[in-house]
Amino acid sequence: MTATALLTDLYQLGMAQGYWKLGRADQPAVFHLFFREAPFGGGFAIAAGLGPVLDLLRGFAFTADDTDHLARIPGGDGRPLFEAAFLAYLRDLRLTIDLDALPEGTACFAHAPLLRVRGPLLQCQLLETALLNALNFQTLVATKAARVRDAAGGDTVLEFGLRRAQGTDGALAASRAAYLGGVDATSNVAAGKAYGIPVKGTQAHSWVMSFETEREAFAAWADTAPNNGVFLVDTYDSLAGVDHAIEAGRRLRGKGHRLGGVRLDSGDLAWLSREARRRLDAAGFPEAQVVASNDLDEHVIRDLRSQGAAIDVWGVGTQLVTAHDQPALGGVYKLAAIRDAGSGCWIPKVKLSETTAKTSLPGILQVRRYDTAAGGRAAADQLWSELDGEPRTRELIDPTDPIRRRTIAADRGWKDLLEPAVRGGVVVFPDEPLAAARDRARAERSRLDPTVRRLVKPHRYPVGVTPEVLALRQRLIEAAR
Ligand SMILES: Nc1ncnc2c1ncn2[C@@H]1O[C@H](COP(=O)(O)OP(=O)(O)OP(=O)(O)O)[C@@H](O)[C@H]1O
Ligand SMILES: O=P(O)(O)OC[C@H]1O[C@H](OP(=O)(O)OP(=O)(O)O)[C@H](O)[C@@H]1O
Ligand SMILES: O=C(O)c1cccnc1
Repeated sequence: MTATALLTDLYQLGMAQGYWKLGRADQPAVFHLFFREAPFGGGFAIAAGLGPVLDLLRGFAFTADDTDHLARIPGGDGRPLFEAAFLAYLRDLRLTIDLDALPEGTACFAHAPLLRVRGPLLQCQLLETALLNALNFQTLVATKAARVRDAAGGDTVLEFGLRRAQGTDGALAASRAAYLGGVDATSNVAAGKAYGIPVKGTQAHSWVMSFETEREAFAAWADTAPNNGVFLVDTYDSLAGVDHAIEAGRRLRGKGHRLGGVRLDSGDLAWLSREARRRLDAAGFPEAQVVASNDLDEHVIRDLRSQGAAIDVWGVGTQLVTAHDQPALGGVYKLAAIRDAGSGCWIPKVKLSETTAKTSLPGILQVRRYDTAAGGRAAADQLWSELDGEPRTRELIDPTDPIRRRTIAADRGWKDLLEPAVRGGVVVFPDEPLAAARDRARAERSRLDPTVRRLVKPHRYPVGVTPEVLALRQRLIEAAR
């Protein structure tokens, strides 16, 4: 389904009507979108979702059909929830917000905003749900793919998830994010067309089973698909299958084609891949690849590689596209400042939580990333508020544990990461192909210390606020209590 202005939770429209009735629709506000914990027990995430967000914003409008639909929604007493004059206002509404965002593929960490929306309160509110929907899932799957990519080293990774993805939208969105995060190709042909992702495929058990024997099936494949010579060998007996694939490889070679390889889809992939490799090499097919699939994820891939598996290509489906071990990223969207209509001053806001650590950060935040001494890597992120002006110090304080603080040396380079994406409702972020975001993700991963990229119990990348933001949050917490 293509995104529409109705892609929101009803309560957002309820609040929007309230702001409109109170004359507060255009009151300037700032919201931050961030998560509190990196997914999969990892140390980082790969920001993704800006592309779909910009597509949504470009076409954002309530059609007559949309407002007719809203007019029919009843409130608690059966009468319409929305007033006709409010619906007429929605019909004429054109976005005027400013959006600053991490470009897709940027490495990101807990508490640092991935998006900052600034503009009329009503518009910021209406967009909340769709922004979270896009950023949470895209960032989640891009991060999973980045972990799979890391585990697979320089090997090829194919995404095979379509059949077990969460519906059509989930599958397309997952293929997009998986490619951004680092897989090399997808089996999903529609995603290939929609996003310009390379598509690849081997063959299924049904092909082999539809013939009397595996030998016949492979010979027929060699004859009918000579330029796609990968053979699924585990329908009956994986190693006999490898021998049959070698026979088919000779048939291919005889006709001027080559044996692409074999695919293993069950059994002990470490042992079988080594034995398949030995047989392929001994038969004179050193260039033939060993493809493996079967419920793979980053942990199994890492484990198999550490066992010396001779696998060149990893087919990863279900675990990747469903983000199986963590099906949602808990990204949130919090009001961080609102402009007082009387004084014209910005009033910073916090949402209290049971712990200070979970209390949101006030201000108009920007993310400043400092380099390591050698300059090649990311050292730490400082969250500073534009309400305070440029940061006066390079001190950063962990917002979840203010005892933890550090000061970045004066000679380190830095970059502010939130970039202008929309100004006055108009998209200003340059159009980029998905492959460009994928290249960025690769470069960003290589800028992270390997200890931060570790799959399990990673080193904590330092993210801290300025002393000004910390003090402001403390004052607001005390005032609220
Ligand atoms: N050497 C290995 N080390 C660690 N994990 C492995 C190894 N070999 C295979 N695996 C993984 O172990 C799991 C085995 O799953 P399962 O028991 O369902 O497979 P199978 O019985 O071999 O095949 P199937 O049931 O699909 O016919 C898969 O996730 C697979 O990727
Ligand atoms: O395990 P995943 O990571 O999700 O990878 C995709 C799986 O989908 C296919 O199996 P399926 O049994 O659906 O069909 P097949 O007969 O083609 O193997 C394929 O053989 C993989 O095992
Ligand atoms: O091409 C393949 O091998 C493939 C495609 C989808 C799912 N499993 C395998």
